[in-house]
Parts: sequence; C-alpha cells; structure tokens
Amino acid sequence: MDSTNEMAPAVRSILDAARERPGGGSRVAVDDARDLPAAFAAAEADGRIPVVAEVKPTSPTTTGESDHDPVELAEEMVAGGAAALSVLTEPEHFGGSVENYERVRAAVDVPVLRKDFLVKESQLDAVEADVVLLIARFLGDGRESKDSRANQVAEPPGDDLEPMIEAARERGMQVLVEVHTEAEVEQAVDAGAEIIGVNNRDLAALEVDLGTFEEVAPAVPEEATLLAESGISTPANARRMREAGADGLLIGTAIMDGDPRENTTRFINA
Ligand SMILES: O=P(O)(O)OC[C@@H](O)[C@@H](O)c1c[nH]c2ccccc12
Repeated sequence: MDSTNEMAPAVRSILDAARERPGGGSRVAVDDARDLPAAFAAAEADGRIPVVAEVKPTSPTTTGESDHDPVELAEEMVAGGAAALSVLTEPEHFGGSVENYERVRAAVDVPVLRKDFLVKESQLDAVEADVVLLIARFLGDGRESKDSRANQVAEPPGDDLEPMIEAARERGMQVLVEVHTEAEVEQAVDAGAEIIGVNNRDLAALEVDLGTFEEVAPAVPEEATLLAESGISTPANARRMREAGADGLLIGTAIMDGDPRENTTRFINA
C-alpha cells in the first residue's frame, strides 16, 4: 500500500516523478544562506507584511504557462517589497528548474526558498539553497513499523522527516516544513522544525480552504516562524491570515497574475 493512493492524481504523478528524480552529483555546502526569519523581522520593522512571493510558471491547478523571465519576475517582486522569494524547481508539473533557482538567487539579495517535492537526501544536492521546502505528508515520521500503524496509515513516499531536516541543516540550509493538519504540526515539531508553513491547499483534493490555517495555526509553538501558504488571493485574505497568527504569507498565483510588482506591494500593505 502507498499513501499516495489518497492523493489527487496530479499529486500522485508529481510524487512518482519525484521518486525517480536523481539528486546532485556531489554534496553541496551553503556557507552564505540568507536568513528567512531575519528577513521577516526586517520587513516588519519597516512596516511591510512579510511576503514570500513565488515564481511559479505553472501548476496543476492553473491553466497556461507564464513565459516571463523568472529573473525579471523575481526582481519585480523584490522591488514591490517581497521579504523573500520562492522558486519552483519541480520541472514536470510546475515548469520549474534548478537553473531558474540559481539565476534568481544570483540576481536578488533576499532569501530564496527552493520549492520542490524532495523525497530523498541526495536531492538536496541539486542546488545551493537558502531554504528548502520539506512536505511532512510525504516524509516518514520515523516510527518503526509504519505499515502496522493504525492500518490506514501507509508507507510515505519519502525518507523520514527528521533526518531530511538534519541533512539540509548539515548542508547549511534552513528548512520550511509544510503541514496541513495538527498531527503534521506535531510530526514537524518532533522532527525539530523551526519554520512551519500551513498549506491551505489540501493535496488530496487540491482544494483551497483558508480555514485550514485558522484551524491548524494554534497547534504551532509560539517560537516557530509560521507561514500561511496558498489561496491568498486578496488583501482581505492576507489580513485574515495575519489575524490568525501568520508571521509570513506565501503567495504565488495572485502575484504572478498581472503586474507582479504592483501585486506584491498590494499584499505587503494589506
Ligand atoms: O499560488 P498560491 O495559491 O498562492 O500558492 C502558493 C504556494 O503556497 C503553492 O504553490 C504551494 C504550496 N505548497 C506547495 C508545494 C509544492 C508546490 C507548490 C506549493
């Protein structure tokens, strides 16, 4: 059995591809990672809502593909006041690439999140990153016999979360652990997560519900840096997530659609 059977077909296909994707050749060491919590604090200090603006050429839930240069988009987002950026490196379903990531990181001075579906340690070596995304749902929780646990919980597609977090930190990277439920918050905290993102999009159904963040956020420890992810499409949505405790907001589609600079500015001033 495989827990990906519960996933939307698009997500299953993403994970199948992720498992096949090779890692980097040799181990990377990042000695100049830009600090995400510090970037959030700097944004707050000058009155900007901390926004992580996402360069996302396409996705399973959008139509068409942006043909804009990722570096130009990224520079516009930073000019618009983004505290940090997120760049997709998943090639098959999100139109991302490691090259996009490298070019963007070289062009800006804010922290850049590597957004991908990483399931094994060697995949961390594909590119030097300030912050990597690890999705709790796809990584194990380290318990010994996953298959016997509560019957319905099956083998996750990836390695265990805790060693993945440690492997990223050993390489000098920070880690954003993405969760969708209170149980996953517990898994993330047990594994040592310090930056936690609650994804409003349910990866089983691919539907967005901003109520997810409101429900799950109270389970996140005060000292963690907390992000609200997905489905933030208006300044009112942004205020709602901030009121529910978000330190930062991860926004893709609503910034990519139209003028990314103006869009970013609208959200940082929400
Ligand atoms: O475009 P949106 O709804 O603003 O969402 C951005 C981001 O949260 C979303 O792209 C995302 C959240 N978690 C992910 C994991 C993998 C790929 C993408 C994602």
